[in-house]
Amino acid sequence: MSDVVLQTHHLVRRFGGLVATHDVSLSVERGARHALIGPNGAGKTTLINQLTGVLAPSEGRIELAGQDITALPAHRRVALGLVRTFQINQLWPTMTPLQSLALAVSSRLGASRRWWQALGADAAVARECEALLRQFRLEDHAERATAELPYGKRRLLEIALAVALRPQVLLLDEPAAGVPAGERQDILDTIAALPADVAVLLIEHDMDLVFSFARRMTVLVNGAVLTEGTPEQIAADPQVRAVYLGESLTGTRHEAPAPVAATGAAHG
Ligand SMILES: Nc1ncnc2c1ncn2[C@@H]1O[C@H](COP(=O)(O)OP(=O)(O)OP(=O)(O)O)[C@@H](O)[C@H]1O
Repeated sequence: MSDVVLQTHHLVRRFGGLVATHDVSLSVERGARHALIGPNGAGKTTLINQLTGVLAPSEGRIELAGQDITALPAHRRVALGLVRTFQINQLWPTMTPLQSLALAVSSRLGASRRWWQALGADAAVARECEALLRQFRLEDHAERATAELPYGKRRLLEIALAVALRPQVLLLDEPAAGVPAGERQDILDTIAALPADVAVLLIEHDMDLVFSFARRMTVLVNGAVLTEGTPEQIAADPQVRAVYLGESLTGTRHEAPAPVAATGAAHG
């Protein structure tokens, strides 16, 4: 059986005359720690939106564990195990982390209609929630309203909710962005301890985090794959260094060169 769990084939996405994704063929292996990097406007978000089903590709195909998911709606992809971390604005502000996790675990188990009763009644759900709260360092905040949690804890809850869905592939979108220095270590530690069998695709500007986490990296520039390799290969690649304006690959945001213009009839 192939070790590739997520694959794109010649993916193209146009916005009018702009090619935001340009013939991207990407393979993510089972259990991967794979980072997707690139300067601002490189097309990372557009690519992730196509993977999750928020945006339809203009051309190309996406496969999850060998199944063509290109035309599947977002919720079907989640059910098949392709899960993006929740965004803070998707968290229920008045619910506690325990309640949110119970809902996620119960819905995965197909008990969403009785989720609250299930939390008290179903020992397996309760045990799993406790484990997730521990894993994501949320035990001391389990019963507080999410809106009252420190920012870093809300970001941890985003990841915990995604992990509660038992993904095959977890898309981690800038997990440390905006997190104050004092709360950052929690994020780094929990990301480092994610389940080994889950493939993680990390989109991140923070190069210290990228290089401490990734075993494989893909560099996007102007919507296209510039290069792919191990962190050592990427760090030593003169093309990558040129894209990052010759600076050391550590955390600096850079402006992208002008995007590629579409050659064919524009649609988007
Ligand atoms: N809905 C849209 N309509 C038109 N153009 C878009 C749309 N979404 C993205 N773009 C353009 O596509 C290109 C890629 O943008 P995208 O947000 O995917 O890049 P990114 O790598 O995620 O950037 P950043 O790191 O700054 O978030 C940019 O030129 C952007 O302006």
